[in-house]
Amino acid sequence: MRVVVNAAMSVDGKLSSRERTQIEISGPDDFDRVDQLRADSDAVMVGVGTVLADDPSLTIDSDERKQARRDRGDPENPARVVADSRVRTPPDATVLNDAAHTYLLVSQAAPTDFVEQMEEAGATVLATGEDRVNLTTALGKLEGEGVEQLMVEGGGELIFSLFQADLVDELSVFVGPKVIGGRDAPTLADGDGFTEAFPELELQSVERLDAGALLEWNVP
Ligand SMILES: NC(=O)C1=CN([C@@H]2O[C@H](COP(=O)(O)OP(=O)(O)OC[C@H]3O[C@@H](n4cnc5c(N)ncnc54)[C@H](O)[C@@H]3O)[C@@H](O)[C@H]2O)C=CC1
Ligand SMILES: Nc1nc(O)c(N)c(N[C@@H]2O[C@H](COP(=O)(O)O)[C@@H](O)[C@H]2O)n1
Repeated sequence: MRVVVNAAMSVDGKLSSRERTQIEISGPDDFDRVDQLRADSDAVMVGVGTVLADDPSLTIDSDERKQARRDRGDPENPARVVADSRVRTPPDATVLNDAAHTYLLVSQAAPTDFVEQMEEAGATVLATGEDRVNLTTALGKLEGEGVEQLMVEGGGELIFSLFQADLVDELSVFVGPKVIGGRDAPTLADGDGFTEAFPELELQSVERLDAGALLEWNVP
């Protein structure tokens, strides 16, 4: 499986403000690039923190891209994946609508009634890990479901864990022209952070885009 992380951050590395509401960091050209990346992926993943903060749809905007997927025999939208150890996804979350299939990655500690509620909403629930989703095992299960390219949109907790588990193959970051600041604002990689053995990335490209820059990195 190829794991491609994509995010938009401010000049000072924040994904959002301390209020954790969705902030428009990308411009139209970057949003269009993200739409293409979704269309090129079998599934799009976020952490439940992003579901709770943004209630994203994670679907494709462009009708042409949806048609191109149908033409090649794929569903019009990629599947959606939420890392949600204890099932905090609200039953009325947009990621549970019928625009795409949804996988909920939970841990063994997930309450059974909440799991059943998600299954009733149409989601496929995959349990790994005791208290927290074991991302290596969970992504292996997704691969078994046919996910060859997984796009990850955030947030910072999930992105850190994926780097920690050495699961990231590529990272694209749009750096937008805002300073957000705030010690409690989410950054590209939160979690506990590294103190040694910092992942070293290879810069693949730098491009001016909208009023910012797109940086693409490979993770060897
Ligand atoms: N600018 C951008 O491109 C994006 C910004 N965001 C922003 O990021 C913020 C949300 O990010 P976070 O709070 O960091 O939440 P997150 O979206 O990274 O979700 C973290 C949650 O995922 C669950 N999880 C399950 N297994 C996990 C594991 N093994 N490792 C880590 N998490 C695991 C846990 O419940 C954890 O609390 C929001 O403010 C949102 O607006 C989110 C996506 C993209
Ligand atoms: N690429 C990008 N640029 C920004 O400026 C953003 N604020 C975000 N946010 C993330 O995009 C997702 C929203 O998805 P839908 O449009 O609802 O499908 C969600 O993951 C946001 O956190 N991304």
